[in-house]
Amino acid sequence: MLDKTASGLVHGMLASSLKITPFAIMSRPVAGVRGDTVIVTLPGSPKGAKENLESIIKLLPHACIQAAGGDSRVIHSGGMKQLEKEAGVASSGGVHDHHSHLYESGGLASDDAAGMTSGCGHHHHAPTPRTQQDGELRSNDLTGDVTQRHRSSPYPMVSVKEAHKLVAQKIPASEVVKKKVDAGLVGYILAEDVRAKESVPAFRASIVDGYAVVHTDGVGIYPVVGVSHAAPGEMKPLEAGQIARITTGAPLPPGATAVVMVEDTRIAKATEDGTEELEIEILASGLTELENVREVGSDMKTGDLLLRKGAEITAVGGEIGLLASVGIVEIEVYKKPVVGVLSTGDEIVPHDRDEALKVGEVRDSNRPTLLAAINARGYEAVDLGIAKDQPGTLEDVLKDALSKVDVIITTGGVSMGEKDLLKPTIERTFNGTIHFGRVAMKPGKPTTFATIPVGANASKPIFSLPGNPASATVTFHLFVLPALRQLAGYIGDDIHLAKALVVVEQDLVLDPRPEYHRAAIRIDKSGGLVARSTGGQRSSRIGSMEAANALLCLPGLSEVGDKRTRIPRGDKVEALIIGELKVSGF
Ligand SMILES: Nc1nc2c(c(=O)[nH]1)N[C@H]1C(S)=C(S)[C@@H](COP(=O)(O)OP(=O)(O)OC[C@H]3O[C@@H](n4cnc5c(N)ncnc54)[C@H](O)[C@@H]3O)O[C@H]1N2
Ligand code: MOO
Ligand SMILES: [Mg+2]
Repeated sequence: MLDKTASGLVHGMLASSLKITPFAIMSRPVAGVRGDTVIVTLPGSPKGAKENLESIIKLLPHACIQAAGGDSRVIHSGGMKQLEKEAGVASSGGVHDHHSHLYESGGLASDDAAGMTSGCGHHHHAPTPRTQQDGELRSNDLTGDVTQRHRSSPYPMVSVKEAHKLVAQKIPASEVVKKKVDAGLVGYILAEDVRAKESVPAFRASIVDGYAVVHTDGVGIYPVVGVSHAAPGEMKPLEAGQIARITTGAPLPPGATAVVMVEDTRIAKATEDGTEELEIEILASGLTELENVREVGSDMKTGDLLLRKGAEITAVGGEIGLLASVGIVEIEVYKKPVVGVLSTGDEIVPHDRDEALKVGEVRDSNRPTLLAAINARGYEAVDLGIAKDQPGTLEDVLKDALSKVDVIITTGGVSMGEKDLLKPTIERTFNGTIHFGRVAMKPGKPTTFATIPVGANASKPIFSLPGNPASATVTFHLFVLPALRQLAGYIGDDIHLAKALVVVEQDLVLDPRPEYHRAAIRIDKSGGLVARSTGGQRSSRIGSMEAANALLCLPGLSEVGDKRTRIPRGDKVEALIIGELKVSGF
């Protein structure tokens, strides 16, 4: 733990103990500095503890100031002499100067040593508490031997809500890119306001098939002087007392002010061969100006706001259609993250390996599952393969991944086993910051989220999900997907899974931890939502995800008190929707 050892303090303690008992030779005190905190270990016996502490207590203020970055000249100046005298050590002499105010104003009374040992808290260099943000490492040492590993997790258990908050806070800002307007635009979020470049329609167009007229002409027989088909071309002007045949969407001849539907007309005179109309009787009376006409720009005018920054280009297609209709060929959107997926574990073999499994081998189900889920949500997924449980291997694979992808997902190796190397690798090899390493949920307790620095002021997120297949899949949907959506420019609640109240069809037994119970929900005859559990919910059982389109949010036993141990059938619970909704009895 120590940044620097303080062997002088150790010698001091040993020397004083040796004066009392020769057995002190066997004691092994440790002293040193971590950050700006002086740490001293004392023997377990109360007598020994007291003797050791007495031997160094007067020097601790000195040690604390030095640890906190104090000026050594100050330390050895006037105020120190008194301490030296009390401690029974010779003054180091020589350097005395005017900096002694640090001492005088610092409140470093010699009887305040107890305060000193807890962090040198009250002088100019007030130490800040060492938090994870300061880069404190909590993981096991990568080279450490198994006997030295943590026996309780050093990662505080955070709630799902806190975990979501941390992810939202620590995800890097979204990048803006230019994209072509085409089918590949689905799922992007606009990074700019978009205005119409052209008017729609760009010309006066007919809404029906019929005859272009001057609306004041009224009922009667009129000569057909022209034809306007929905095709580009020059048009002869129309005068009062004339009509022109026109099709839906075709431009009105100049001078025409309305269109009469073909159903409201009768043929009055045809050519002799009977192939062409000469005169038509208009039966419709009381025509209004621009009846059955789409005026220029009546759907959309040049300069109108088409789509706002933040708008989603949906799979329904409306936004792409809108952009295409006014001739916008390229827009600024937020870059979608590229996501790498890595399985870890010496036991994991490719799922499609032909050979029968040897004892201990496990087929990799997490990688194909997550690659599929990422692709289906519209993000590019990069297969990072399987890494062995060796620090070097993991380091190489992750280094390569950091150069290729925006987000890394790993599965396995995040719990308490001696081969669970993800956390120490992130912290120690990559100088990453683990924002959370345990979440109060089932499945997915060891879910880990970290950021790894990549160059100045930039970092990349890494989600190290539990190896258990149901845990990995649930935590992907619950935490990784919102992070991907945030990176892709979604904001606020839009990053999260949609939520609905559903009626449970069977009794559900509560777990001590809040549970994300996999279920198939559907819309029943009455239009309400009903949920059926997918069965056994053990974290290893990927079958619990089969046909699941929702995660039922069940409270942990600790939250509901000991009265309720189950949710009875017929009760409503919240469900997070992860798949398509089905109907029954449509
Ligand atoms: N002493 C404790 N042990 C465990 C705790 C705990 O708190 N204290 N937590 C348990 C929980 S909860 C979970 S979840 C698991 C998570 O384990 P890891 O993330 O460390 O994952 P592994 O140990 O590597 O593997 C667990 C399990 O999953 C299988 N696995 C791993 N990767 C894959 C894959 N790609 N495809 C299919 N199956 C995979 C692996 O073979 C193991 O059976 O830890 C508990 N332990
Ligand atoms: O949290 Mo673990 O995912 O129960 O098995
Ligand atoms: Mg493990």
